[in-house]
Amino acid sequence: MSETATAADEADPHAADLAIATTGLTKRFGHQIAVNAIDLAVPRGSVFGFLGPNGSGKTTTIRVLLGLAAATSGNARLLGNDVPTELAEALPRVGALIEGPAFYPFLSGADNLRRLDSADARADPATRDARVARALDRVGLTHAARKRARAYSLGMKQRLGIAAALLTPRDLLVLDEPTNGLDPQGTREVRSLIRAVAAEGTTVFVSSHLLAEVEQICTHAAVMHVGSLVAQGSLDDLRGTGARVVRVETPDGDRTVAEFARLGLDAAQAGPALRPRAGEVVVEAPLPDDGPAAEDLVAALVAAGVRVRGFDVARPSLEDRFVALTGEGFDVAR
Ligand SMILES: Nc1ncnc2c1ncn2[C@@H]1O[C@H](COP(=O)(O)OP(=O)(O)OP(=O)(O)O)[C@@H](O)[C@H]1O
Repeated sequence: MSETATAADEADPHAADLAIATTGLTKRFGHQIAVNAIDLAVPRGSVFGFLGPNGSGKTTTIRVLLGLAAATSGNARLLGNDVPTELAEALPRVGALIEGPAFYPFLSGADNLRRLDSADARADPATRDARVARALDRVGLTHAARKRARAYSLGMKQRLGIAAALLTPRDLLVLDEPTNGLDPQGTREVRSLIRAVAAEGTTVFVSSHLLAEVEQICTHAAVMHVGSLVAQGSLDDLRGTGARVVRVETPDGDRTVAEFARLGLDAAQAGPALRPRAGEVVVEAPLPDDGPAAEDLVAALVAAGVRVRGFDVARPSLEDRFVALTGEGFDVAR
């Protein structure tokens, strides 16, 4: 790793803490803006979810970061190195899996990795077999090392792709939709592999259109919406910015609203309950962090003669937040 402080590091004291940093990064295809002036800040050591629906610009951003496409304007740094002028310095420390790995179908998994390793001028041929064996072991494919790649399941191919990306130690692993098309078992395998790689200190930048996936494996996230970055930060920060909401299911809607008003809460009926019983409604009110405690609210409602059938205090879920930001639903498949 280069320890030399660059001009940009001096200008921004946090730059050295970032595995990926972009400012105003823009990519146009003709008149279409695929990536619109995004400022990404991916902390070193994070598992960073790059979240957005299909077509929101994730793959294009990744292609620019890896030097596979040229930015129209803006700046990007990968592991502290300018993209594209210093990319050659960063790339040996970056493993990437984008748009599905391509393997020779008639070669075994191990032979595919050997070929890729031999294409790396820095890789010592004398230790090649050991590297390949370790990479296969890491992704749980030792048992299938001699099997032809064409006989691998999609999940095994994806893991072989990650093994290829991890043939040499990496500071950053970039994965574009790594669980796309996988069955639940393959999905679990790839996700636990990502956690294991991150636990060893590698920063992982993973794009996904699945909010649940990002919630399960990521420490940080950025949300893309038609080419723009609409939010980023730690998952706790992204969750925490929404105010708490108290929610009551009751047949006594008007009385609940009145009691909440007496307690200083701005309540409103929010439609019928999910599984309504006769006349039951949901009443919701924003609950400030210094507002009444949940147990006091319940006690006050009961004392006022409200029949409380359901009661809940929660912050809006990440999904609620992201739908509010992007105006779109996310695929919530697990
Ligand atoms: N080579 C290209 N030429 C023209 N338009 C492109 C090209 N590559 C991407 N686009 C357009 O740029 C926009 C962003 O695409 P991109 O593939 O980056 O999105 P994405 O978020 O990765 O979605 P997906 O998950 O579907 O790949 C889309 O509207 C796409 O059609």
